[in-house]
Amino acid sequence: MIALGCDHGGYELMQEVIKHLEERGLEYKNFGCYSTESVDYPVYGQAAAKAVASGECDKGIIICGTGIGISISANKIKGIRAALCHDCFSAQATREHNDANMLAMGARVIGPGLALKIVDIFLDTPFSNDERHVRRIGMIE
Ligand SMILES: O=C[C@H](O)[C@H](O)[C@H](O)COP(=O)(O)O
Repeated sequence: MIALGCDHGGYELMQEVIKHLEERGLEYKNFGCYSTESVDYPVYGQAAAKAVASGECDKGIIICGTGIGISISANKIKGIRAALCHDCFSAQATREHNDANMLAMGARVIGPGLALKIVDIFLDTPFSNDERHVRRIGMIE
């Protein structure tokens, strides 16, 4: 189950992400927002983050205008490792090295073609389980 959260800046890209997840047959829980009306990103980023931290959802995808505010907000929740990724290399590396459990993107930064590619890499790349990475994640916790 994938937790979704966005603000008004991320709403339209999130609709593309939702369509893509449905095409892939992946389950999601949408924590809003639900339109392009102006809202506050911490509300939606943290609602999705709490669902991941509690184990209700396995991973999360969060989107705002830049991806920055919503990733900062999510990372305030204990147990969350939200990675802001706007390129494929970072999406792969953050799964392999950081075991990132949330992907943040900025809809005012990248377009849907690249964003959906990043989503796929993030969802499909396993954590490496290398000792050094496990140790460092433990230090974050
Ligand atoms: O980091 C914050 C996000 O990029 C927000 O989506 C952005 O600040 C919203 O800006 P505005 O309220 O001007 O649409």
